[in-house]
Amino acid sequence: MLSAARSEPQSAQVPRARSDQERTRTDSDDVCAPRRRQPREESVEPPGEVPLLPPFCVKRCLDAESHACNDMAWALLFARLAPCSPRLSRTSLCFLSISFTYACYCVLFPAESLTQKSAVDPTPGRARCQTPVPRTVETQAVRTHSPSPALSTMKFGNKKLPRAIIVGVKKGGTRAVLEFIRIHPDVRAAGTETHFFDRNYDRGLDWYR
Ligand SMILES: Nc1ncnc2c1ncn2[C@@H]1O[C@H](COP(=O)(O)OS(=O)(=O)O)[C@@H](OP(=O)(O)O)[C@H]1O
Repeated sequence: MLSAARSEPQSAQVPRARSDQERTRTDSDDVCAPRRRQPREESVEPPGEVPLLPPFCVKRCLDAESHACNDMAWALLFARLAPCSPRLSRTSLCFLSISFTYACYCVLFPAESLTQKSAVDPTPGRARCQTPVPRTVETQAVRTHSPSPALSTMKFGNKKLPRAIIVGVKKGGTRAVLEFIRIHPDVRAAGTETHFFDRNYDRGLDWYR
């Protein structure tokens, strides 16, 4: 009785295993794919009902799964790297171009030559950039390098006789002429009309200076 009772479940398991094998053989290679697509069903099955697959099918399934895993890994790798590669290349190109530009700038314009040039350069623009320099010194430096020798001898702060006089009738536009001429940095004009020759001539040249 006991042997019969034991042999019965074995005989029941064998056909079930055979039916699974037949199923796997009839479906051939495609059996592995749907089983991978439905992993939850496999996990739900109790351990006693795991189908007994022949070794060649198990090997093929394992090979297919390993290939699928490899494919998925490569796909994930490319999916991660593909969007980033243009950014990386752009960033590296920007960094290289900036570095190259800075290197060229350092080679072409070394710091010592720049400092020497700025110390020697007497242009008005550079003189204006040097804020701590007093106004009188700055104007003297500009005047010593100006092409006009008559203006080079003139110094601001000292009262000098005028070198140019604007003469005109009343309402003749003399004020406009004066305003246009005084725009030049080498021209220093009187603030108001002096009227020396017609009203203040008796006060003398000391007053006129
Ligand atoms: N370029 C030009 N064209 C035409 N008109 C001009 C020009 N420049 C100055 N004006 C006019 O001249 C008037 C000022 O002249 P003056 O500067 O000689 O005036 S003043 O006599 O010194 O007070 C004054 O006119 P009014 O405004 O009628 O007084 C200015 O408008």
